[in-house]
Amino acid sequence: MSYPQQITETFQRAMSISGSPNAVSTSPTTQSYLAQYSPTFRKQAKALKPFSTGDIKILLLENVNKTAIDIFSQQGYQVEFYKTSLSEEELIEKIGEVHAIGIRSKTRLTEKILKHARNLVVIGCFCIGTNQVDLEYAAKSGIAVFNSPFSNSRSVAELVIAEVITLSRQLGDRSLEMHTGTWNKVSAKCWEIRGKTLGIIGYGHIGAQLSVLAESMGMNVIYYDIHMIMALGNSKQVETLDELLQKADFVTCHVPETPETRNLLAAPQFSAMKDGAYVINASRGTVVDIEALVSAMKSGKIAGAALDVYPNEPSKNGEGLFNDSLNGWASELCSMRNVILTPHIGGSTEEAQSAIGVEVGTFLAKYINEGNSTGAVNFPEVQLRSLNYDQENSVRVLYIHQNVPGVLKTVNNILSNHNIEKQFSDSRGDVAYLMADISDVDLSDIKSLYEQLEQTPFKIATRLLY
Ligand SMILES: NC(=O)C1=CN([C@@H]2O[C@H](COP(=O)(O)OP(=O)(O)OC[C@H]3O[C@@H](n4cnc5c(N)ncnc54)[C@H](O)[C@@H]3O)[C@@H](O)[C@H]2O)C=CC1
Ligand SMILES: O=C(O)C(=O)COP(=O)(O)O
Repeated sequence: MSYPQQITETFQRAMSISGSPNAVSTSPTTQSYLAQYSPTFRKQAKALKPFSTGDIKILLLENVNKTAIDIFSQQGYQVEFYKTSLSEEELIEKIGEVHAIGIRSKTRLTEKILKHARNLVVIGCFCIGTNQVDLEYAAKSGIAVFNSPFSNSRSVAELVIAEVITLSRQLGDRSLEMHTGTWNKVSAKCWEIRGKTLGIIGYGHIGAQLSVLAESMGMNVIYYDIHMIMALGNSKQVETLDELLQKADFVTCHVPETPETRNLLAAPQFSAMKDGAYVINASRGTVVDIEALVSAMKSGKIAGAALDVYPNEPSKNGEGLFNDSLNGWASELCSMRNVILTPHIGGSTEEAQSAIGVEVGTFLAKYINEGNSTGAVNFPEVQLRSLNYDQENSVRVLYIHQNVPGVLKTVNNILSNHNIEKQFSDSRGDVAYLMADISDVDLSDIKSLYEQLEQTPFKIATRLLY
């Protein structure tokens, strides 16, 4: 059974109790009420106003796939959708209102922006990278972050394979020449890729997938990673980046954006490479020093390059990246031969985007509706089987707190007037998350239960689902 069905079923079950089983696709209300730590929700909790899924507001940016919108609409959430990213000012204005936000690689959710997120419960990165979000600040503010760890890996790997051949055969230049009416039949410095060495920096989901594809076309594969990773096929891990640079005909980057990967390939690394090597970057724009790359290509050291990512990417289609005031290297890079430039499309396939929409959409809905944080990238992963809605007077307690001694004693003391049916708690760094299903809770006790939990000194956020 796929996740979305499970979620829908949970809601159908909840709704059949409230007597409106067909309301799923129109305006579902659920038996669950949700008391939140945000001012708006806190007000609702104090008034014990029934919570409806229709109250959940979700802001989706950067053309997140329709599969996600369908999941959220099925839940009855209010979805505000934008094809583009938003400016910092616009984000600050909008983020205060919403309970969930969905972004891709462009939107930066910094501490400055997240400080205004008074209702935000969860962030969905509908992509692999999470470098655009201040993960630590989010966790300390009780905001869980989810991503899609591998739904677009294959798409990136296939793009890189295409680029290896395109660079090796100078296909970009030949095609451009033909478009401008020039027949230029050459074989000089055009090579087969069979028997050549592909050097992969970062042998994670994408690097490993790429390794298999490249070997199947007769390439030798070597890789460098900060961790020891099992070699697939006949590929070999090398001990140093330098060793990889000295041996590879093609060098391709598949590392995350971190302080250590900033300018991982810069002037010294280009000089260490073989004469006539090729460079590919479909990871993050900060990983390759483009100015140094331009110099290495001008000198003939590097025979070609394919770039999919850049330090300052435009927020919407139609905007120019290649503007010298924004990027000093822009016009020189554009005028170079055997350079393939793509607008961050590594993960942009129908297959990847629709799978990401389902995957991250489901993570978000499960977290909002059930508190299930399995798969979160910044948060303790906690899950309990579904709350038993058939059991009267059951409440699910979601309590995010500082990871300090004495919390369980205090919290269980508060819960001890009721029957604790099940409980699970975990921590990650400074943040811990406790989930408990309790029964024998009178509706009239809920407000006091919520307030007692809220008043504990280590509380970050409290939600009650019932
Ligand atoms: N162009 C595009 O559209 C896309 C770009 N990406 C980028 O690709 C990156 C890699 O993606 P995955 O393979 O899924 O990530 P992953 O997390 O599965 O693998 C990354 C690998 O890099 C290694 N690594 C980290 N720091 C390193 C360093 N300093 N030197 C050498 N190795 C290092 C890690 O140990 C890991 O094995 C993502 O973080 C994202 O930024 C991902 C998807 C699409
Ligand atoms: O998945 C990633 O990390 C990517 O870089 C793809 O980003 P995008 O969804 O195309 O903005």
